[in-house]
Amino acid sequence: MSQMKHIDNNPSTPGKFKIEKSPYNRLIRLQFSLAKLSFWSLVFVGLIFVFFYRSPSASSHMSSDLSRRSLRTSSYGGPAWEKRIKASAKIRSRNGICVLVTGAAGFVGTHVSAALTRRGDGVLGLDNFNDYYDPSLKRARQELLERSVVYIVEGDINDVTLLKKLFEIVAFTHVMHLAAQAGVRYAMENPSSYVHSNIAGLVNMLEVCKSVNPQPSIVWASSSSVYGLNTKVPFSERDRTDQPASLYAATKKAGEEIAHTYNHIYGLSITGLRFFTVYGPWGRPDMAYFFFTRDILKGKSIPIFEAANHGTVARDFTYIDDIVKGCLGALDTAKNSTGSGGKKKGPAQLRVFNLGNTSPVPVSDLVSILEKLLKVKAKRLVMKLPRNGDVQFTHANISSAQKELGYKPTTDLQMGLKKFVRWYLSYYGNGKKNVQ
Ligand SMILES: O=C(O)[C@H]1O[C@H](OP(=O)(O)OP(=O)(O)OC[C@H]2O[C@@H](n3ccc(=O)[nH]c3=O)[C@H](O)[C@@H]2O)[C@H](O)[C@@H](O)[C@@H]1O
Repeated sequence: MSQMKHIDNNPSTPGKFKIEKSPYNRLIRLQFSLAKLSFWSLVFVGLIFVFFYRSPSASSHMSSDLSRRSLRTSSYGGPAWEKRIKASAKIRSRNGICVLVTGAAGFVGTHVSAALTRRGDGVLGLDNFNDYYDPSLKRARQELLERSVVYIVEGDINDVTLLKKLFEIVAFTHVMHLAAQAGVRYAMENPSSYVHSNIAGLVNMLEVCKSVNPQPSIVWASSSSVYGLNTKVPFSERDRTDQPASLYAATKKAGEEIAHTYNHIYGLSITGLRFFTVYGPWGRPDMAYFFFTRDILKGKSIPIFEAANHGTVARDFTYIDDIVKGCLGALDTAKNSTGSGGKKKGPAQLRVFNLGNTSPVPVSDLVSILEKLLKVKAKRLVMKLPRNGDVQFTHANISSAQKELGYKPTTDLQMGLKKFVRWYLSYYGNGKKNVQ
């Protein structure tokens, strides 16, 4: 509007005005100029609107099609909002910790948040509720957490203004960073979403953590996929991780190197956890055990991968409750960061641990267990392992996590799937309800 007023009063091309002879021509030229200016003003306003609408925040200039998948732009602020945050983050036990859990509406995030709040720790969630998989499942997890007074702020880890604001409201002692673009095969479809969340998002989060005072200790989710084409089994933390087989794995490996940098320069205490194919109730519908269950119940065929020469494809499937214990063990043994206000004062802790079950199971055996539990015969479609990022097997050496975190997995695949199937049937019914 003010721009329009300015244009009305002061023609932008006064020189041209002077040489006009006829008042009629002058009027036509004036109208034409005004129309042109109005048009470009509209285009400008439109562009600004599109930019703000697509960005996670006005301050974050990340342009990526990831924000397209975030269902709402984050809305936050105000005394009621801050009160809710403080209530959620309030420590309710002696020696409790105060944790910001990113990706709190995700599978692992929900379980970790619930476990922390159960023991009286202060927990605040952060999640962008993107639609990589059915967001209604994320909303149901959110409802579950809200019943235990855990509030999930709706926003993106790339929104630095929001992250800073959260640290202004609460002095988090720890960050459990689980927000990420997961999935090995989807990386070929939407590579930029992996860069956006697993690289840019991680860096933004670490930038904020290094500059606040006191700095929190950070525990974050890496992945078994960093072992890539490594053939030495079981995978030990000391084994090579420089041959990732997928972009997903490469971004997680990059995350581990980025963690090293922030630890080295700023004194941030950082622990990376390499999760091995985590499964269980409230799991991720993009994972094989989950959609196999859905498709077996629907009578649809399921693709079972095998390696060259009928080689077995196997995973060290790890039950969610065991993973949660590993996460809590990592938080509880994390030492304080040593820096303050962006300056390192001394060396800080930097760790990485395998969290697996340490007993790999062939995918065909997983299907047999599901068949028994569901009492339905699967339509098996055996096919060659596609060249899309999958590796043939994973197997964790967990001695380091056992020693340092007291990590000891206790649930085998049979028992864990039983619990998953029980949850699945209670949540979705026997397959008639539409599962996305
Ligand atoms: O351990 C990890 O770090 C990773 O575990 C899983 O990745 P993945 O093990 O590939 O899990 P699924 O996609 O559920 O696949 C499980 C097994 O089923 C096989 N599979 C998958 C899909 C399919 O259609 N058929 C099939 O046989 C895969 O080859 C794999 O051996 C997660 O999806 C990743 O986010 C996680 O980081």
